[in-house]
Amino acid sequence: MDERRGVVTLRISVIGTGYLGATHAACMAELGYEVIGLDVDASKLTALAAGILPFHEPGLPELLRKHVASGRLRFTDSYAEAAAAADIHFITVGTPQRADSQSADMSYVDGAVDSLLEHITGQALIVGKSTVPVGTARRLTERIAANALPGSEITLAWNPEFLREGFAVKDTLTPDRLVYGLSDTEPHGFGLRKIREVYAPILERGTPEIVTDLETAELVKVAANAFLATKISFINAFAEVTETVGGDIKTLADAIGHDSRIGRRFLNAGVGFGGGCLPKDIRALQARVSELGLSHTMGFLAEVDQINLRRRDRVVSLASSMLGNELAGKHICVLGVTFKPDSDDVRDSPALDIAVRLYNAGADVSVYDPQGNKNAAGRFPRLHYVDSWQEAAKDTDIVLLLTEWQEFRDLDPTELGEVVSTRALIDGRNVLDRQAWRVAGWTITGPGEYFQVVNLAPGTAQLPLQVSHPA
Ligand SMILES: NC(=O)C1=CN([C@@H]2O[C@H](COP(=O)(O)OP(=O)(O)OC[C@H]3O[C@@H](n4cnc5c(N)ncnc54)[C@H](O)[C@@H]3O)[C@@H](O)[C@H]2O)C=CC1
Ligand SMILES: O=C(O)[C@H]1O[C@H](OP(=O)(O)OP(=O)(O)OC[C@H]2O[C@@H](n3ccc(=O)[nH]c3=O)[C@H](O)[C@@H]2O)[C@H](O)[C@@H](O)[C@@H]1O
Repeated sequence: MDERRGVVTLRISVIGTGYLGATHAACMAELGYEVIGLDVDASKLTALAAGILPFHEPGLPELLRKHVASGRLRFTDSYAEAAAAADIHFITVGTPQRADSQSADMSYVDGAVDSLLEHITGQALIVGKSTVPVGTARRLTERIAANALPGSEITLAWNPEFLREGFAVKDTLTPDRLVYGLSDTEPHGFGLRKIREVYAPILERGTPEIVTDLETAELVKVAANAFLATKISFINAFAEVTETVGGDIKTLADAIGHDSRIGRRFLNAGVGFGGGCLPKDIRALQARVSELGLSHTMGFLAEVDQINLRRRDRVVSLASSMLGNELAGKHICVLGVTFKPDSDDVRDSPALDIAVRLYNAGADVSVYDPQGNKNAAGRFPRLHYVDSWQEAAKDTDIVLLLTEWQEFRDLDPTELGEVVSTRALIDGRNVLDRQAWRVAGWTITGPGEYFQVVNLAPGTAQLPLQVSHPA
């Protein structure tokens, strides 16, 4: 019995214990349930079972340790064990972009469901949380009907997840809303009853609940990410304009953001969005509508993607022009390689992409990230990864701040100036006070800023640079 709520403790499995699944499993244990996490990655399971989180997420290590120690949270690689230990199974496996197209690779979701079906013998609820193309849940419902073991009774629900890395625990335990799609939305239907039991402690706090059909639930998720991506590319498109005509992109964002219909959040111009979700989700959505003969509906997302990728080009060409149109042989300091602060995730990271492009152009690139060095080195070992900003910046010709970790926001221009060979900096996230850095002798620019290197003969120019503004 769960003494807190006086009901039988729910028994939950979480299939796929990556960023989303490990968070969800630990948070379900925090809500008081018996949780078993399952993965196919043995090293991940060994770490998790020992209470060690194999990635960086603030607040999650404490929760993991607490519930592994209490015995409420355990891990396995056995579908037989997960099926026996739980009757609510959350699917949180990856849906990455396929190597050969823009579509989502659905093999992990399909594989997880197939494996569960081999072992579920009684009544059970499978809850999809992975981000999937619309129509997936309907397809899986048919697959379940065809392949479930005789005597079993399986319901499928879709419950998209909206958590942000860096805030994963908070977003899971106090979400803005809960959305679930079911094929049968009867209040007394097994699926809705069970999922409401799971989320009861969150619903009791007044969290908005949206109960809908399977297709809407799938679409809500990709619509939310497409909207966020569009908002970022919208401001970055204006950054391209102010980069040419002058103007202040932050003031523009503040001014339009005061309109509550627009809102200021997600209007930070910079090196663009990355990560394991926004880029692949807008591409998968385009691929899906195209399959449905509706490619015209989401055509604008191709532009959103292009604007986003141009931000990376902009930083590379800016660095090149600041270095006298020559990258080969230059010493470049890159601060930040993760796709955002407070995460060690480097999937589709603009920062890592820029660092690699500079390296490929012949520059000597030193990289420091408070949490991301290991993952970045795993993907691209040839950059020079170091353990502090002092080491990364030593004797460099230019500094690129590409991920806005607090440590970099707090940098002192004089201290950094003593380490570098030239005081030139691209603030890719627009977080440093321009005036303070210029007073300390830095040439500094960033997204949305009109910046022109003047008095330079191509190929021969040396820093320091001068900034001219349009008349
Ligand atoms: N990372 C995030 O912040 C969020 C992710 N999502 C969605 O959640 C899904 C998972 O994303 P992440 O956790 O970031 O991916 P991830 O790559 O970190 O984790 C996926 C996990 O699934 C495991 N896996 C693969 N096949 C399996 C199988 N057959 N059985 C059991 N485990 C298996 C992998 O070993 C891996 O540990 C994606 O659809 C993503 O779009 C949604 C909201 C937030
Ligand atoms: O589906 C997902 O996985 C998740 O994707 C995003 O979350 P996340 O990828 O963790 O990160 P965000 O905070 O959304 O940032 C995404 C990217 O946009 C960039 N960004 C964000 C905001 C902004 O104003 N400007 C900007 O360039 C960030 O630097 C980062 O690279 C969504 O915000 C989550 O709601 C969603 O659940």
